Amino acid sequence: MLVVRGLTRHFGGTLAVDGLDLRVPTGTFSAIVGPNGAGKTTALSMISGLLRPDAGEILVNGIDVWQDPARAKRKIGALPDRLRLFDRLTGAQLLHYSGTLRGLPAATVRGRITDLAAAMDLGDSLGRLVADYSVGMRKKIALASALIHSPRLLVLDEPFESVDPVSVERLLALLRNYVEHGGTVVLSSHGMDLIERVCDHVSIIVSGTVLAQGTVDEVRGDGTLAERFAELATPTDPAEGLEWLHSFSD
Ligand SMILES: Nc1ncnc2c1ncn2[C@@H]1O[C@H](COP(=O)(O)OP(=O)(O)OP(=O)(O)O)[C@@H](O)[C@H]1O
Repeated sequence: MLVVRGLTRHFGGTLAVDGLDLRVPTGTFSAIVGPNGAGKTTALSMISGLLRPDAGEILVNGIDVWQDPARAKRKIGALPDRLRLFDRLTGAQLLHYSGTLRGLPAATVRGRITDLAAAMDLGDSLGRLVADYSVGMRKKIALASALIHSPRLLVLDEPFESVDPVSVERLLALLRNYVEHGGTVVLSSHGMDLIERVCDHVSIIVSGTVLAQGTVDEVRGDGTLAERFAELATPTDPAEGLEWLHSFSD
């Protein structure tokens, strides 16, 4: 469903993504993990067609995202990291806008808004302005916007951040069901336990490149995913050089 080859992006002198290669098979649940600043958001933004790469190729279901963006984007539902939503709209208006922008008939959109609001437990808030939503509610309405056109590939940047645990389980059940019916999910998350529980594949990214990739079992080996991550991502003792912190200078 997703093939990424040699993906590269600089910001001035910072090399954020450095020749990244990924393969995500259809009908799988994949995670990208990595330390803060590893390049996950930058990579996912390029994959969703939101940020132009300096070099590299991204194919979604065989369509090049940057050569044929309109066709590729029909297949993609994206939840970007920094949620810039049209927040002077109500939740219902935002979902209506997302659905009609994707070319769905108004009657279809109305039905899907009701279904998605029930799934996300947002039913009572649909008439309120998105600007007044809590952080977790904004995540949920953005995820509903990403789902409304029933895309083949979901690209979700930290979808569970700030979402309450009961809602996380509901969203996971929804996404698992989507994958079981042929959908494909690529997400970034810092929740190692959650990834071990639900994902088929995982890629560990450090400094913009993939250091480990495969099924969750292949990547974690004999330990846990958190241990493997720490092994690849944390080079120094965090307490080193901070002895002054114990001097209590008052
Ligand atoms: N718009 C930008 N302008 C300048 N530098 C940027 C920009 N976006 C990202 N970067 C830099 O690119 C690198 C990768 O950032 P990115 O946001 O992709 O990391 P991340 O893996 O998503 O991190 P986190 O886990 O903290 O969300 C960082 O060094 C970051 O400072």
